[in-house]
Amino acid sequence: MPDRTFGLTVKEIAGMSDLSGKVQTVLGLMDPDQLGRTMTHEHLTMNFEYCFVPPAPGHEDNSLAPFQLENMHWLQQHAYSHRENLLLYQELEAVRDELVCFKKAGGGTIVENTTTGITRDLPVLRQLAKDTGVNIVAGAGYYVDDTHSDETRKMTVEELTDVIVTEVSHGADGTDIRCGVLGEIGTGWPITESEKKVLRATAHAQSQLGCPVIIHPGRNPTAPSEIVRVLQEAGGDISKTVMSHLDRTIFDHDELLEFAKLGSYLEYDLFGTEMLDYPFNLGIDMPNDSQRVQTLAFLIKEGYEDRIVIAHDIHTKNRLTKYGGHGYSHILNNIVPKMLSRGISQKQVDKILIDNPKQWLTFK
Ligand SMILES: CCC(=O)NCCS(=O)(=O)O
Repeated sequence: MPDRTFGLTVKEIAGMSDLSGKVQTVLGLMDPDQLGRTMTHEHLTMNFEYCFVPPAPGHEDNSLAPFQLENMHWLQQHAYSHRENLLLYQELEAVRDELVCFKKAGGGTIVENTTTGITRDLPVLRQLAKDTGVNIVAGAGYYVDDTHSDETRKMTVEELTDVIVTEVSHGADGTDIRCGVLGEIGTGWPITESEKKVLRATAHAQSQLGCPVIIHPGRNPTAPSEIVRVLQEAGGDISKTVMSHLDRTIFDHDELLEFAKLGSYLEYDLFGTEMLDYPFNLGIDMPNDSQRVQTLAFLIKEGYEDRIVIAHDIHTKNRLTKYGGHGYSHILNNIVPKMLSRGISQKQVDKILIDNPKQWLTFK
């Protein structure tokens, strides 16, 4: 056996089995039974400026307007056409207050999906976890191609694997703070060569570490299954992989069931999002929360209650309660009662919010 694999010693790789049966938060390893209700896809600090969409003619004034009541509905409908709205990292006090409310509402854990490319800030995540008592699991790896640096694009799959494994086993971004999940790993549609390399590296890292993976698919109904194919060919464990953003990706129920058969977790993570025109694909009608709950009920009826996870994927300022948004507690305060009123049992709700995230986040 060689002394080093992808830059790591055999001992280091062997040492990774210390993670087995545990969940890795920004404050260290945890017993999975301590996680509680878990939002599997959120952002607490990030920069989404690269996604700025120039305002439509006639909307220029709204695009520059301050965060005042008069402009909040416009911001909800056009969240990506207001530069300052994309700078979530500026709202740490508001996010801290919201996490305290999340805990009071019965929340336990947040998976923070910010990866390289959209300004991950691990020291801030660690401080937020200390200040609020909410468990925070940080994400390793890379976001979509548009955010890859020239250096990232030039890296081999082995070099990318090495970086990702190090982010979990030793710490990321020059810190000793360790990530506990790979993702959100970003892909567009079609998937680019650089994104395919990252997917393969993710699969290699996952097979070394036995860790959870979470994927951001491109906005096309065939994207999720194509991603699963690439991951599987590279040795990834689809049963420990979450496919995010299904609410804006697969609409046809037969296509959804075909995808569900592939065995990943099925994530509905845009709860709270309401917009008429989805600017990243104008052909898509973004569902509302009632429709999201209907889809959850459909998947449960079809036997997939063990594979569903949910979240809000907050990534813009207007969605914070400080600005009249729904905040990180919307699912606990409003969506759970709606689920119960639509025939989803408390046991099934607990599976979705507690048991499934726990299974997913626990290292093999
Ligand atoms: C960084 C947050 C993110 O990627 N969210 C997904 C937004 S969308 O693709 O569903 O519009």
